[in-house]
Amino acid sequence: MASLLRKLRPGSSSSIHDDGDGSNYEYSFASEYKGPPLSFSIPQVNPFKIEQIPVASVACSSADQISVPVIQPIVKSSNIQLTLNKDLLGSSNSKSPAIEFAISGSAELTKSCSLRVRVDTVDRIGESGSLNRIYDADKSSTENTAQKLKISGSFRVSDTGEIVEESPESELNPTNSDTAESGSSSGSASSDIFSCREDDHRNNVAPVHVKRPSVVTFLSSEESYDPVVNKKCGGSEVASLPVRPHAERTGNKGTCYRCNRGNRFTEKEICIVCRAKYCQYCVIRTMGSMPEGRKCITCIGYRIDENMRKTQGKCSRLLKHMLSEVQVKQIMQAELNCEVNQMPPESFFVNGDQLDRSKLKLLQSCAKPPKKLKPGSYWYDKASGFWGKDGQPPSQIITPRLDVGGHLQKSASKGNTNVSINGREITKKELRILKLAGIPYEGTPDFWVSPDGSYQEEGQKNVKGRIWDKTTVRIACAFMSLPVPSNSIAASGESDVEGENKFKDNSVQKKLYKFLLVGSIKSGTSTIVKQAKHLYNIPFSEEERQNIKLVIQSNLYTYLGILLEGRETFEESLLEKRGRQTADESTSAGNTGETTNTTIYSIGPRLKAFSDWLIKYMVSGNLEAIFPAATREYAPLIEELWRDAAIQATYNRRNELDMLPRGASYFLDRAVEISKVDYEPTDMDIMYAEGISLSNSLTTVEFSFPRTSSEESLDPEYQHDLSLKYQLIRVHPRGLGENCKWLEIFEDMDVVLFCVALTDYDEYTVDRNGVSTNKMMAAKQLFENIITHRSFTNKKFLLILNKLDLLEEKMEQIPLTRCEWFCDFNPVISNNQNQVNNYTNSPPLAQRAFQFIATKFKKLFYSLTNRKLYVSLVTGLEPDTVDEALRYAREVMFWEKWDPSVTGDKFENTSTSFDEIEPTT
Ligand SMILES: Nc1nc2c(ncn2[C@@H]2O[C@H](COP(=O)(O)OP(=O)(O)OP(=O)(O)O)[C@@H](O)[C@H]2O)c(=O)[nH]1
Ligand SMILES: [Mg+2]
Repeated sequence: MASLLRKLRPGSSSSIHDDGDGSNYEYSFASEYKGPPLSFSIPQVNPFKIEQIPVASVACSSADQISVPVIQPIVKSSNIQLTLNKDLLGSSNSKSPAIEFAISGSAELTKSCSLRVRVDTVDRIGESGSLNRIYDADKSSTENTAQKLKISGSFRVSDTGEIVEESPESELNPTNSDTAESGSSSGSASSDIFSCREDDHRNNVAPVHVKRPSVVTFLSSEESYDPVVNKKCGGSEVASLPVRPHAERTGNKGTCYRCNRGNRFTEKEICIVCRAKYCQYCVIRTMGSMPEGRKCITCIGYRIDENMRKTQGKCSRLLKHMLSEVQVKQIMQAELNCEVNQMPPESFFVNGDQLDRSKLKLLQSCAKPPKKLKPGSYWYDKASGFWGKDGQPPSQIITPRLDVGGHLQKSASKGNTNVSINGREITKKELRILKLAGIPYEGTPDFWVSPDGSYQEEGQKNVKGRIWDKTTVRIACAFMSLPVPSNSIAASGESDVEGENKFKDNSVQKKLYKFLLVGSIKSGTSTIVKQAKHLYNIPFSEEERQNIKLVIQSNLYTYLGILLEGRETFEESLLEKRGRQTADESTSAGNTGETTNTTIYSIGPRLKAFSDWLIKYMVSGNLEAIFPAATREYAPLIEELWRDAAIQATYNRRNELDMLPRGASYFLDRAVEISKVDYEPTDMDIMYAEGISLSNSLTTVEFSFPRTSSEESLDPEYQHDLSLKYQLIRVHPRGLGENCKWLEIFEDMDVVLFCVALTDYDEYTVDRNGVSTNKMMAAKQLFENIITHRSFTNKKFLLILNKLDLLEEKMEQIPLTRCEWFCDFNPVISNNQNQVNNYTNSPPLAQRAFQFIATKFKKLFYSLTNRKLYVSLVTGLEPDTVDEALRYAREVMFWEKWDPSVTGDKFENTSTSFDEIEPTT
């Protein structure tokens, strides 16, 4: 073997070390250096021309295990030059016979850099190996290193033992060849450094040798592993990659892993392999140009820590600040796409079958892939798309009918209910959902469920209905962490077309169009729902009316409590003032300084006792506990209190009482009537009433739009189908949970109506920690969270700007600029109006403000979603405006169908228009 290898080398034989047993040979081929001048000397290398490569004559040998490739004259197929230089390239691992090749393209290496090129393990002669580069730079000197390498190549060992360059073109364009093979980019974030592609099976030369261990291996002295080395043709390279242990910090907690500076508040970027965190000064030094994403240079080629998988492709703010947008994008793409960062398909089992690369890819790239996919064993119901971990209930619904995994086992989810869906025995949780959905499961234990949730009994042709149509069922699923089919699956074209048609033919149900109404706190969403009921003649049930009555009476006590507190304050401050005056007067006049203790805000002892009692309950937050008993018992007292001069004097100063809602006077004016036992709320009372949630935080109203007179004159083609049903679903923002996680339940909504109170611009909310936030800014934040939620991608949004009536009043006193977001509101008169500095012909200030706010939201929406936002101006207490907004939501839903031209205009979609308004944005 020694003599064979010796023949590979031209000239001197001094670089071959034979330790006697013939197992330790080191050969290196290095590129000819063409970079900038070096500041240090390197050993001289004699150029080595291909033609000069000696012909290897004999392949050894009798010993089967140590069969070494016989290197025939290299078939020169490009202008590659091989030079031999052991010293420059470093030595190989002493345990394996190794040969190092370098292939020159162009290389610019500076100080302390060395270039190593490794050739893959070749199992059988005749199969392909591949060439990969490892770029090593001395860590301490990377700072000033001009890293520019251009080197690539792909080799195979032919059946005659030759090492043949596989495809010269790939040398010039490795990124493309990589893409061609794996469907992803080469993983290089910059063109400076890249890996060569893995070779494929194009070479069908029959193997003529028996399998041999690592015929050609290239291992460096310090790095004991090369990802490519262990790769088997057709298999996954990633599975065989070792996992790197977590990096250990040498400094204190929170400090940078390299410079040991900083603390836990210092912004850092994290290596997705070893999880070392680097500060802004060290990140580039340790990670270089990040050809595989955010990895330390020494972690390049290693698989990523599975716990970091969720951050794959999502970099920190630090990197965004340091690099340009394009660079960050490139790095993140490399991180997502490069081969070594992919999950190893061998660690995935679906219905008992181990996945290969193509199946995993299919799974990941389908329209609705499994979320947060990690290596493990899963079951997959291809017919419905249900997906879960082995032995567990379904956790999500993915694209159905993918050719992934084997046959679904009955026991896949370890159900024990004797009821099965598509051949899988369902779990108790799922059975509860069937029960809630009213599906008779007794005696008919086998159901056939389609991706859209329609079901039929196995062996029968009729579709019986849809399991998940009711909102209550969907919500129950959400609380039990069970998945719900989304319309998008059905609409993705992958649905059971046959089943769908059957469903349509059966006409079990017409499509119900769904509007989700959500908004910031007190924005007026309940009022809009109540208004919808009123508008479309959906009566309140007796139970609802009783509930509303209690809410109104309870509210009245709250308002009275606020008045009583106000009374106390006014009384105290008046007495204090009086005391001060008397003191001043007595000092100057020398009298006793006695004052009377009664003011216009003083009440008698009986009322005072009642007042104290009420305030005590109110402060403790237990006011509701005393109802309805309090109403019966205290109605006469309320009457007395209300008529009392002190309370009336306080009421006259109601504008000074911050806690008193604006709508309170509507009820306080009728305090006596409302506090009576036989009080019956009128429609208007219901409309004004606060805090009426018809069922916890979720309210639904189903209705149809009656035809308006203006619609009747329309061409029949443009008239709406009167039989179409709509559902308005109002959800309180608190009902959406942390980070709006329950929004998923509303994935099948047709339009989202987001309500904002125009008057929020100068109001504040205070959270549990005492932090106060401007309500408009809070609304903006909620809006951003909702429009960017993954379940609402491509959803149509209608912004409802509510409480115009109050805005008009408020703007006369408080400028819109009070809110930081609107600091640039500067209502100027447009040029085409009279130059007179008044608003005679111009729209009122509130309407300008509306246009301004609408534009702000539209721009925000466009910047986050690249889509347009529709806007409607509403006064919740005026039915017509609510009707107009809901009809507009219907238009929005059918918009593109009727008038595709409107889609081009990104900011000009508002149901309410004012002549000659020029938003000053
Ligand atoms: N003046 C006036 N008041 C309105 C308007 N819309 C709603 N309100 C009042 O604003 C208050 C809050 O309205 P709600 O409909 O309860 O608001 P919400 O969005 O349900 O608020 P939550 O309490 O968070 O559920 C009520 O007193 C309503 O009467 C409006 O357009 N003009
Ligand atoms: Mg409400």
